[in-house]
Amino acid sequence: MTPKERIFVPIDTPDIKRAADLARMLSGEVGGVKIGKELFTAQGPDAVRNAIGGEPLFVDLKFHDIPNTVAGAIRASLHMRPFMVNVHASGGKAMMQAAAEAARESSEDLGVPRPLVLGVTVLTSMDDSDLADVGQKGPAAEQVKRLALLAQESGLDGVVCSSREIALLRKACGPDFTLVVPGIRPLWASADDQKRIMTPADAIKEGADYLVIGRPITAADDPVAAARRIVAEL
Ligand SMILES: O=C(O)c1cc(=O)[nH]c(=O)n1[C@@H]1O[C@H](COP(=O)(O)O)[C@@H](O)[C@H]1O
Repeated sequence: MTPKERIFVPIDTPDIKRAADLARMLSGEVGGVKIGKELFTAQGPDAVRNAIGGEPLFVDLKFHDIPNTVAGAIRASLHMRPFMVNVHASGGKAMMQAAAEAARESSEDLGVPRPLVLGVTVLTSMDDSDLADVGQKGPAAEQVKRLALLAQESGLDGVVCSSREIALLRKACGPDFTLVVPGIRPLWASADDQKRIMTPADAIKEGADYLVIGRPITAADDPVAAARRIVAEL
């Protein structure tokens, strides 16, 4: 993979024109784009796919529900032709198995490539004290490892984790388990609301497969220049 191909940029806006502009601007500069709850809820699947065009798409809707509902949602998401989709790993084994199976079966039925199905472990905006508040056993790295192993056992292709756990998960889950890492900040960018962060180059050195890099690119005066600067750093 080239450095460029490793970067997915989240298009976190409710505005379809802004989304289309960003996707067009960044086309060929990065590996793909990620659409999440904000744009999806505001505009729906057809508008999203039309705006994003042919870019590799990470459909980040972090499903978390009973297995039957999650399987249905995964099936429905395939109409957007995603390269990656995700569910919350804390939804448990039966839910993740249902998600993996739905992706496999439905992509065959539709004759489209099967997306990678990822489990979200512990959000990068949470630290040990946030975990304690919701009654989850920390430290965060241990909880991430527990959920990643469960995701792997359930047939998922990989997980979304923070940069702090990349080395730990590479060791625990092996070289073929896909690690997608948000909370990435070049030294010249602000941390914003992210707590467990690392630079792009360090995250790749640790063993990340894909980096999700948002505001350092999308909030820059010149998003293309910011993306190129990161690619050069990689
Ligand atoms: O699943 C994700 O993509 C995700 C998981 C996570 O633990 N933390 C996290 O920040 N994200 C997403 O990654 C993106 C990070 O954006 P920036 O903080 O602007 O780089 C946002 O779209 C988040 O929704």
